[in-house]
Amino acid sequence: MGLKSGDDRRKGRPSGRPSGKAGAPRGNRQGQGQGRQGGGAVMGPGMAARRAAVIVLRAVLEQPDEAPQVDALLADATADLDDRDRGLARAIVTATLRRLGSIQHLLAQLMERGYPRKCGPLEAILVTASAQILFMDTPDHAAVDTAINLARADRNAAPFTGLANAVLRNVVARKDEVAGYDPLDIDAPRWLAARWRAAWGESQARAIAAALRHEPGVDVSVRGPAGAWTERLDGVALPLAPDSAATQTVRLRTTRGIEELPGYAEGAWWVQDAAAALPARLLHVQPGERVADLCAAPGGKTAQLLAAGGQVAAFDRSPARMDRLAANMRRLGFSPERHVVNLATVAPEKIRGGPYDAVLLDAPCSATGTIRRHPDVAWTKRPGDIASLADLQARLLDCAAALLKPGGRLVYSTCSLEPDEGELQIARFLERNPQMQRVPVAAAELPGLPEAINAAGEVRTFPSMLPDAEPRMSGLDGFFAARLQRKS
Ligand SMILES: C[S@@+](CC[C@H](N)C(=O)[O-])C[C@H]1O[C@@H](n2cnc3c(N)ncnc32)[C@H](O)[C@@H]1O
Repeated sequence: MGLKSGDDRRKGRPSGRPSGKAGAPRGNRQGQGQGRQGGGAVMGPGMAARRAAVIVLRAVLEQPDEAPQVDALLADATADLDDRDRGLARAIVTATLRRLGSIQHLLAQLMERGYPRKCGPLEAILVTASAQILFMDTPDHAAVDTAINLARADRNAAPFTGLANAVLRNVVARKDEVAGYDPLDIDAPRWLAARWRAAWGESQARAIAAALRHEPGVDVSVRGPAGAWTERLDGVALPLAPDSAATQTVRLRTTRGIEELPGYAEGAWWVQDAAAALPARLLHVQPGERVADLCAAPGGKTAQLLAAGGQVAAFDRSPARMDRLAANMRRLGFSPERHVVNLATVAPEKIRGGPYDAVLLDAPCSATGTIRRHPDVAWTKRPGDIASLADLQARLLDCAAALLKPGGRLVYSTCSLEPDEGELQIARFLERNPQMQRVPVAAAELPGLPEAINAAGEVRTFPSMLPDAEPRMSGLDGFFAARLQRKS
C-alpha cells in the first residue's frame, strides 16, 4: 500500500530515472565527522559513512548531468573519514547505484504521491537506506535508525522523519517482492534497456542486465605468463592472452586491498579488466617498434605496449590524467614519451614521432560496457552523449590513420556496448578511408573466448561472458575492438 503524507509533492518519476531536482550539494564536507549536527542530532557509529553516501547519491540523483564522476564525489565526501567508514560509504554508494532501478521502483509504489517539495536529502536518504536493507548485510533496524537520524539532522528533511520511518518499514516488509524484480525491465534505465534490445536482441539484452547485478572481482595484467602469479595473488589465469610473453590476465579471488598484495609495490602487475587487456594484445607489438598510444591515460594499455617491448609515445588531452599515467608508469618502471594534445583538433602532421608502425586508439566513449564496475554510468549518461562521442571518435580515428606508416596497424577500441561507438563506427571509417582495411581477429588469438569474435573479425565482449558459479569470478567488461591496417 502506498503512503501519503501532505499534498505538496513532487510527482513520482518513472522507474529508473534520476529526478533532476536542482540544488544538490556539491563537495559539501561540512559536518561529516562524528558529532553534533545542525538539526541537533548526535552522529552515532556508521553515521559519517552513511552521510557521505547520501551526499554522493544526492548529487547523482539531483544533478546527473553535472555530477562529476562518482569516484571524485566519493573522494571529496569521505576525505575526513577513516578507512573503515570510507569503505562503508563506497559500498553503500555502489550497492545503491547498482540496484537503483529496483529501489526507485519500490519507493515509487510506497510513496504514491512522490517526494514532498523542499525535502532536502530525503530521497538520497531513502534510496541509500533501502540499498542497505535490500542488498547489504546491514541489520534492518540499523539502516532505518541511521536514516531517521540523518533526516532529523537536516532542516528540510526533518519534518518528514515520520514518513521516512513508515516508508523504510515497508521496504523491510517487501524484501521478497524486490528479489523477483526483472533485471532488464526494472534495474536498467529504460533508454539503455531499449538500446540493448535493439542492438543485441532480447536474450543478449537480458543477459547483459543480469550480469550487471553482480559486483565483479578484480582483474590484473601481469608481465609475461600468469603462471606463478595465480598462486601468489590467489587468482586464476584467464586464457585470453594470445602472446603471453607480453602480458596475461589474472582474476583475483582475494578481497584484500590491492596495495597490500605481493608484487604491487614492485610494479609486477596493474589493475585492468580482462576485456580491457584485449585491444593492446591485438596489435602484436614487436620489440623496438614505434607505437603511438592515443587517448592513453591512465595508462593500462600503455603498460601493455611497453611490456611487449614497443617504443611507446603516449598521447592524451588531459594534463591531470597524464599525471596519473606518469605516476602509474613510475610504479611499473616504464618511461614512455608523453604528449598532452587534443587529437581531435591537432593537424596529424604536427604530431611528433610519426609515422608509426602501430597505433592504439582507445577512444573516449559512453563507457556503458563498464557499468558492472561503475554503476553510476547507467544514471549519468544520456542518449545524446552517444551521438557526440561517436562524432569525436570519428575525428580521432581519422587522426590515428594519418599517423600510420604504409602497412602500419591500428587497433581501435571502446568500452561501450553501443554499435555506434564500435561496429558502425568502423564501417563508416572504412567507407571514408579506402586506404585502410580490416585485419580480422582469428579464434586462436582469443583462446577461451571465440564467441567474442564477430562475423567481421572484430572483438565484441559482453558483461555476460566468462560465466562462473561464483559471481565475483564471472563476467567481462563490454568492449569493442577492431584491427585495421594501412594498405599504402
Ligand atoms: C577510455 S580513456 C583511455 C584509457 C586508457 N587507454 C587506458 O587503457 O588506461 C579515454 C581517454 O581519452 C582522452 N581523450 C578524450 N578526448 C581526447 C582528445 N580529443 N584528444 C586526446 N585525448 C582525449 C581522455 O582524457 C581519456 O584519458
